[in-house]
Amino acid sequence: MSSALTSSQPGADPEMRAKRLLGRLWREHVSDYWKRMLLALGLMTIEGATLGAAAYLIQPLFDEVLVTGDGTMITWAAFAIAGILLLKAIAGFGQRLIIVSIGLKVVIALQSRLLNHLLSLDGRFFQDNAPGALIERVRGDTSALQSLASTALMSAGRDTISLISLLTVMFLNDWTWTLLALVGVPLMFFPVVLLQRLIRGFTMSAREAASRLSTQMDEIFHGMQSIKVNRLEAHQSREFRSEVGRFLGQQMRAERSKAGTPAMVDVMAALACMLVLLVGGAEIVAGEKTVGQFMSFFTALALVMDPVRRLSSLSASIQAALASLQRIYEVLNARPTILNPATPKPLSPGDIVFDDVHFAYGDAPVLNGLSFRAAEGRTTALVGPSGAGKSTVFGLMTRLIDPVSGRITIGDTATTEAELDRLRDSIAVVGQETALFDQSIAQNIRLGRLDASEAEIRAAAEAASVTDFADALPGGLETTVGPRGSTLSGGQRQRVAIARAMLRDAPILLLDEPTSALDAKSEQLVQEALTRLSHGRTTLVIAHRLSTIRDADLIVVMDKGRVVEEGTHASLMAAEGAYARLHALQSAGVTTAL
Ligand SMILES: Nc1ncnc2c1ncn2[C@@H]1O[C@H](COP(=O)(O)OP(=O)(O)OP(=O)(O)O)[C@@H](O)[C@H]1O
Repeated sequence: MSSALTSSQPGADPEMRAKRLLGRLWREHVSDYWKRMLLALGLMTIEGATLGAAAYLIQPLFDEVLVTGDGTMITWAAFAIAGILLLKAIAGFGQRLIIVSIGLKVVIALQSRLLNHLLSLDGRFFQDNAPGALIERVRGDTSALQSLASTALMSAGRDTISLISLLTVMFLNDWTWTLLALVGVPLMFFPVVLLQRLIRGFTMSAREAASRLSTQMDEIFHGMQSIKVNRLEAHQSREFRSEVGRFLGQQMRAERSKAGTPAMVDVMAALACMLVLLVGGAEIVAGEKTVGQFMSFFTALALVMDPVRRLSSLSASIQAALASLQRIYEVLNARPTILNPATPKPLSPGDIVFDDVHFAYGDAPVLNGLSFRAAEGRTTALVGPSGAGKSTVFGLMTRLIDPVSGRITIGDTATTEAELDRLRDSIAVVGQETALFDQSIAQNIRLGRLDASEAEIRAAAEAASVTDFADALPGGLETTVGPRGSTLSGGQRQRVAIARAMLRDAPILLLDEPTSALDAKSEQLVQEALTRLSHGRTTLVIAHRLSTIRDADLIVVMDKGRVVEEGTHASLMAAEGAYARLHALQSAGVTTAL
């Protein structure tokens, strides 16, 4: 996964990029909330200062109330301390609410931005990057950032103020005790720096393991039927456990490194308490200091450890968030390669011509000088063995991929010269995989043209024989089809896809074996719908079963990425070449390659 996503920005190192992104996010999202941030900062100041105030009040409480036995002051002291703690509670509640809500809004904005960016990327990107892994980047990595926002921002503001106020109380009480208490701080420096490096590395590995885990879950859920039919439950469960084990291992390493810093603070606290007790206790016994001074100092010392612990974990959270930021940056930095031309040419109807088209996936050539002409308003069938490059032709037509060399023209305009939106608007695709969403049948048809009226949807549904089955359903066209259309049969899903293409009403139609997975009855219904749909449109159809394209105006026989034969069914049969051989094999019930 991590190797699939590559950044196209040269030079900058990953940490710099992540920090730059953090700055950009701050400017674009957080800066909108600066008034609320200021309010939160004010509340953090109050919350942080209340701890110092409470510790400060301990000294008069002991020396002037408890030790002197002044009963009238007890009530005042109790109310004062309760009042301070109440103020702390209110300020803490307010600032937490503000920070968490800003964090959530920023994360949602970031998720939307990531999704918008992903939608702008090439089809190739999604072949190289598994859906589960991308979901992990959009959801998991942004959530990691939110935890930075809520813990780190709160900690940075409130705990810094607490630290300052409590250290002030300690210094005011006795600076020598304070220096004794802080003697362990420099000792922590190098271990903490080392831990930061480890945390970043381990968190990055844990995020990558989480991506693989999501990919595996995605594949399991999508392949559930096949897993069950092939009784692969135990195997999948074992595979999942071992992937979870790897994730757990990485996450535990990251968590252990994170837990290291607060533990070091506790060791430092133990050292501080021991030294202060040894020195301070002796001074009280000698009568040089009051019990109130000691208690106030000790309270401040005990209270200061919490903010120190949290602040010391802060850099760990930042390191963890930087790992996620780096991964988010990689997505945002991926650039589409299929772009609009600088000066688009208008697209007019006409023949589709492939002229000496070459295409390769990496170093593997797929099309090797493919040339053919599909006449306007006619049906052209592409046949050939598996891997001949038939589906690649469709990818090139819709510019999901671009040729390495050669030209594909519609009328007088090359596909690469036309505006991308215009090109795709002029093409409707019905493939083997019908992309249905968990919405109603009508909503799924509407995806063909979002502004279509109810009547137009109904007309498309009728023309594609969708109403044949939909009218018998309790909700009619408003019936929900389930995830990926799972409550419909294969033939029904195909008909919904055809209705969508009808509504689209595009002049060019690409049909990729739409009847391949259907039984005879469904095939007949779908075939009739397709005939209605392709009427008058420039249609390219991929078919393995030659019976479905017998009436095509032109049959192009492909092999190894080039045309080996073309003509009508009758002329190709008469030529007794590759097509005739394939036909003979299919008539004999053999469906192997040419
Ligand atoms: N995303 C991809 N990455 C790398 N190679 C690919 C990719 N998609 C297809 N190919 C390769 O390109 C070649 C042509 O594939 P294509 O899908 O166009 O063939 P086809 O004629 O449509 O095959 P079929 O009839 O089996 O659907 C095949 O060798 C295939 O392995």
